[in-house]
Amino acid sequence: MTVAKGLEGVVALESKISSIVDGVLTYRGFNIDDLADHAQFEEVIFLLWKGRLPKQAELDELKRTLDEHASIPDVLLEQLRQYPKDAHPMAVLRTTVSALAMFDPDADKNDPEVNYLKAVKLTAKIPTIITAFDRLRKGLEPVAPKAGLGFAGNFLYMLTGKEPTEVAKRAFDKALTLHADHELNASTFTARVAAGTLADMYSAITAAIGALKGPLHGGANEAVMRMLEEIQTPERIESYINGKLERKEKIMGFGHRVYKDGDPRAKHLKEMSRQLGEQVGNTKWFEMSKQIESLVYEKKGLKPNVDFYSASVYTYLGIDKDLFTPIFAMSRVTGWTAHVMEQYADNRLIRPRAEYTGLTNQSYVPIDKR
Ligand SMILES: CC(=O)SCCNC(=O)CCNC(=O)[C@H](O)C(C)(C)COP(=O)(O)OP(=O)(O)OC[C@H]1O[C@@H](n2cnc3c(N)ncnc32)[C@H](O)[C@@H]1OP(=O)(O)O
Ligand SMILES: O=C([O-])CC(=O)C(=O)O
Repeated sequence: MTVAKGLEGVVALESKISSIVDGVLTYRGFNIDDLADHAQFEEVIFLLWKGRLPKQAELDELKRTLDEHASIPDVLLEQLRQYPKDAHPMAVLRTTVSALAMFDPDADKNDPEVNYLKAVKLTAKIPTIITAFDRLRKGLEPVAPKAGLGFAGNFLYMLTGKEPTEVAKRAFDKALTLHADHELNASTFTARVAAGTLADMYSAITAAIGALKGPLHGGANEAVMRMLEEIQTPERIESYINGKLERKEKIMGFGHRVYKDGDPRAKHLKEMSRQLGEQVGNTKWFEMSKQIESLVYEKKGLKPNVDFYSASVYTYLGIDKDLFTPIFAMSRVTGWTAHVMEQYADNRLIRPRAEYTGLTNQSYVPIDKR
């Protein structure tokens, strides 16, 4: 058997949801640049789930349904109050999404229409979970979801208690579009592996959240902000980056398994970081990021991925760094659920093989003789 470590280059399944060909990312055949510049996130959700752009009435209906399902059960809200205030929000999200299954009488019903409604419910409730926990850990009461603000606007509203500016809302909406799906990335693959056993959608999404948490995947956006804060000032960039590279440590937010000549999403986030930095009157994180980008390219030939500039974008939007990965999940859940539904529609158990490299011909030794 030949082993493809990390499954590099292995084509594991067919999908009609998103593709990466020659460095170009498309959702259902639409270039990500086009969607990022023109679409609302809810249109992208519809596109991922239904395979086409919505008409106005369909978009309005999706927004209405998302608003309708945004609340979480009181018992889960009470549980959020009990969790340690220093719990990682990704751990809280993973646990609460898992718990949601127990409050959905149809959790185990595997039917296309019911699964679509589960995708709506999961997408609608994740922002409420993230914002409620963030406020509770700060000693504030959760802000209930407000209908009519849109998905991005409602998140920012529940986080701060204030209706966001149009600029903040548009920037955040665009960031959500850029993170919504990405072919067979690790967390999506995880979701499909779970769905491939015909486990319910809540199980698949809980598993995906666990996979996204790692710093080699979605957790990198938080790690980028930690790095920027650790470096502190532009003068320290060179020695910090050189030190990391000499010790053969990874620079967070750089490199990619598929893109070898740059991630097409990064340029949008870079421009957003520049604009938001100017608007809030603090270009430091953007300027430092730009310098790190040049240096890492010069030293290692590596380009930034989606996580690199999203760190400064979210910071400029006033969001705490440990919420960055939950925000990634809040967008990516739309892609995960689209993939889970695609998996159910034409399922086969996902079960690769492993090349055994362990000991052989061992004989059992009684415990008192070992
Ligand atoms: C949303 C996302 O998930 S995007 C990715 C987010 N993750 C990160 O930003 C973490 C940092 N990046 C990485 O760890 C990697 O680039 C990954 C995990 C994204 C991809 O990993 P792989 O495809 O397995 O690439 P691999 O780790 O084999 O890297 C190939 C070479 O580039 C180097 N390299 C890759 N990324 C980096 C990096 N960020 N910093 C320094 N060197 C790097 C590796 O050390 C290796 O060098 P070598 O050949 O001299 O040993
Ligand atoms: O595709 C990957 O390996 C990681 C990634 O960029 C994503 O999930 O957005």
